[in-house]
Amino acid sequence: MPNIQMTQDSAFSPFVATAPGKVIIFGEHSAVYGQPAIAAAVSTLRTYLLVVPTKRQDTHNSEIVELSFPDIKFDHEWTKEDLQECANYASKLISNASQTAQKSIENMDLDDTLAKMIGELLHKTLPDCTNQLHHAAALCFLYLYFIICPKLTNAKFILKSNLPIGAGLGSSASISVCLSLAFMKLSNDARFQNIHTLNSEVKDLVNKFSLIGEKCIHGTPSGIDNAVATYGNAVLFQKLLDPSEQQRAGVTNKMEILNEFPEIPMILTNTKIPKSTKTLVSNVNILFQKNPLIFDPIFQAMGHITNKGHETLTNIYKLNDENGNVKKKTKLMNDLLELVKVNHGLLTSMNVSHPGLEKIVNLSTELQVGATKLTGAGGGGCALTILNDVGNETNGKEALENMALFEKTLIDDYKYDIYRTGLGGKGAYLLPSLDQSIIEEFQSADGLPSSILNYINSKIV
Ligand SMILES: Nc1ncnc2c1ncn2[C@@H]1O[C@H](COP(=O)(O)OP(=O)(O)OP(=O)(O)O)[C@@H](O)[C@H]1O
Ligand SMILES: C[C@@](O)(CCO)CC(=O)[O-]
Ligand SMILES: [Mg+2]
Repeated sequence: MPNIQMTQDSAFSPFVATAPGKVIIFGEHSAVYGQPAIAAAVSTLRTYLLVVPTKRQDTHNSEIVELSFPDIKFDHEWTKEDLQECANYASKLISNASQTAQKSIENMDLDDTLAKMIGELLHKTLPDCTNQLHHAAALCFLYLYFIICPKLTNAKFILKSNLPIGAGLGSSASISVCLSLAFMKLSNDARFQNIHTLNSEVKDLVNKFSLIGEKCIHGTPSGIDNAVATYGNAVLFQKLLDPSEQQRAGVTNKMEILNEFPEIPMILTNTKIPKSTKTLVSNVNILFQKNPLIFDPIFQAMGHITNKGHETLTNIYKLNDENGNVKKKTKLMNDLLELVKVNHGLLTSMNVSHPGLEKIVNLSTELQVGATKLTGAGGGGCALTILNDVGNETNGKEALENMALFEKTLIDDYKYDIYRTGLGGKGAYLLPSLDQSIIEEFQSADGLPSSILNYINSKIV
């Protein structure tokens, strides 16, 4: 580790970039194969990235870039010399991209040579790094750094999240969005000058860069997680696989913000069983390559579930809006629960469930509290239980008791964590100025104390 001294004055003011996690309601995995999927932001579970000028150099007078990712116990700093070779290559890549039909780097696919060079840089500067969490996070950080502002030094990036990591709630997408936003703010590129307004043009750029970050972590993401972390709310999303269709539409995916999205009673349960989205997505691909005639119809069926789910959710919203009749609402909720069950069954057929997730599915069926499906990549992580319409005429005291028993069993017997949270809300956000006391507390506190969360969240408008 270099011996660090203090030197010149800061070049920018500290700021925070933040982005939410997400819940996939219908269509994980099939989304990768071009089927429509529905997801919503969980704006209470977010990642926060504080960026401060470091004013430091190492003993050889080299400027540095520092990363502090305490959630995964990972700190590192690179000198300008460490980064030089990749930075030179990336600068050429950026300039070449501007001369292609795609016009700029965020429209290009992951560059294998740059990814390989970063792999070598990590091998050289972190020779003992066998931790997959560290490796994926460092690759995402450095790749976005090189393609957005490869000349930047003297900056420290402190990232903290109240999202469970690797649990299906889109932690990787939320960090990719925060990093993209931060590097765009620090870049001199004229295209990012309006970054504070976070208008739709800026968000489109953040969405594209964060998809590249997701590729560093996942391999072949559909783009749904980073889209929700960027735009917030609830979205109907479809990756366009056919290049000619992409060209016709002028985009690589179709996305509709769902303004008619109802509040649905639900519980998120984190089994805390670790999993890796990259591995699960690649295992599904192995099944698909082996038996496309079996798995393609399964993906298509999931696409139909999404469309039917969209229609049902919209009808529930309309009924709520009209203070509509209870019988109709109960029928629509039952339709929704049926779709949740089928979706989970199809995901199980792709071998992405886990006995720990099946326990939640079985318990919710046994106690008749609602329907459960895994959410995100599965293999552990989180389940989403959409609850029966408690409070309507068919649900009395027994239903409430069963609900209480459901939660108690999950927490006390299975030792799972549960989240009762609303869906939708604010996507990516940038706080350009912060009180000095918050900057200091953010850096020194363990985790994210409520004083910091209250301060930052009160400024997200
Ligand atoms: N708070 C964090 N600090 C550092 N790295 C993080 C953090 N959150 C996520 N990551 C990175 O993201 C990776 C987890 O991404 P992964 O896609 O496997 O899970 P997820 O995004 O939580 O779930 P899903 O993709 O199913 O929604 C970790 O290995 C780590 O590299
Ligand atoms: C499993 C997956 O469908 C969702 C992960 O949250 C992968 C993706 O769409 O990128
Ligand atoms: Mg992820």
